[in-house]
Amino acid sequence: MLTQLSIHQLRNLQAVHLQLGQCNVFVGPNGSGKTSLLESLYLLSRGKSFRHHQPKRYISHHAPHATVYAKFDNGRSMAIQKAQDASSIMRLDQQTVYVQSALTKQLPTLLIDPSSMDILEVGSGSRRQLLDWITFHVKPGFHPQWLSYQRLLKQRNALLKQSPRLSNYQLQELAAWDKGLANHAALITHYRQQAFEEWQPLFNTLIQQLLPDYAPFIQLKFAAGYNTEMALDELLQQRLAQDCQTGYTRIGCHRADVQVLWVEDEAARQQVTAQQSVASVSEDTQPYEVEQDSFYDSDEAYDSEEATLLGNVREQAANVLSRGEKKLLITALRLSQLPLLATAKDKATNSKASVSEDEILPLVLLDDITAELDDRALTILLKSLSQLSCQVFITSLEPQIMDKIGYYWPQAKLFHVKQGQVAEETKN
Ligand SMILES: Nc1ncnc2c1ncn2[C@@H]1O[C@H](COP(=O)(O)OP(=O)(O)OP(=O)(O)O)[C@@H](O)[C@H]1O
Repeated sequence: MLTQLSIHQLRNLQAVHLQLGQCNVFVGPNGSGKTSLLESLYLLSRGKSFRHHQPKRYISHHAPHATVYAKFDNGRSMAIQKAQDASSIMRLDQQTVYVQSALTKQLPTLLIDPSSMDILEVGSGSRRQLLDWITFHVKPGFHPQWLSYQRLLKQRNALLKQSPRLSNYQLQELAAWDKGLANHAALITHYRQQAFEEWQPLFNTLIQQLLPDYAPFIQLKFAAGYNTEMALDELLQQRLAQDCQTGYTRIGCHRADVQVLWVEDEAARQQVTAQQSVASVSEDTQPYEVEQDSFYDSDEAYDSEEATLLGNVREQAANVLSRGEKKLLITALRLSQLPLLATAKDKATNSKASVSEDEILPLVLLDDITAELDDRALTILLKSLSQLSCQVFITSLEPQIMDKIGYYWPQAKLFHVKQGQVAEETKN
């Protein structure tokens, strides 16, 4: 668990030092710096802000860099310093590390904020990232495959963009890359499918708690991004002429999705379940921007809506639910991944003699917790969250929120935030 957090020069947080508990609540008026506190933890875990990708937006005005340092109760520590030019210095236990994934692995962080609505409402990018986030954490073989696939895809797209007509030499080069893409895609799909199958029952359980009236109608469906009954290189060769015209690769596992469907009758439900192993192909009208090192936090959200409609029995759940219900659905999507992290750590502990990192709890960041939720929904959310093994950070405009939170976390810490200053309320 994180016990200390220091933040320097991030937005209006000039110098903040906090002693943390398992549940931490930040209250204060608009613009006081509450979201920036969550942003600092997200930056440490993922190397990027969830609000702006350009560091100059979140580094305090006129400051050269923003720094976040955190210490854990098992003595470990991590730190990140982000400069105006987007370069980073990262440390894990005082040792410099050179890839963000080293910190991400140690500190899984889930964010639920008002803008999370995008998961249901825009294209497949953010849902794919949701699946990739958990696959990254529970299937160690996934990340290297994903990096290699991204590299090849970038090369392929660069070649396609170069010219609509390729020379023989270029065609041979492309065929070799397509073979490589197909090999990586098969493994990526395998890891994603496995992670999805482990995640789905946990989602089903949590959605029953959070949205009991709608749970029977909501169903997740994994789509690989291409027809997995064929090898990807064969499909790519078949579509080469069109890819040359459009200048990018339109199918592949960079187009995978987790559709959140509304299924009203049993026949349709069985059909969705039966189709799960045969992933659907999603044709896209927009180019895919190759994600660099961080699928767990990319900007990508340009896909066209990929609803699969079957009369009126199957459609995107987002079209049916209210905003508050959508927030609960998104919460279920994210929180249901947490037990998988605990299982993955147990496996790691059994296979290695002593692993001190198993004491690190995943972080759940809940920004503006009361937004969109009525009293009943808020109570269900807090109750479900308190049953999960995680460290919680909550922001709210209203100090009265502590009455509810204190019921589930009697030791919860309350921090008052005012113009970038953060003060812990001490109990008498
Ligand atoms: N680069 C920056 N340097 C300094 N201050 C900044 C920078 N960017 C934003 N700010 C300011 O930092 C403050 C903190 O904003 P933040 O979004 O964290 O507040 P908040 O308490 O979450 O507000 P709300 O309740 O309205 O969501 C705002 O007043 C904002 O104007």
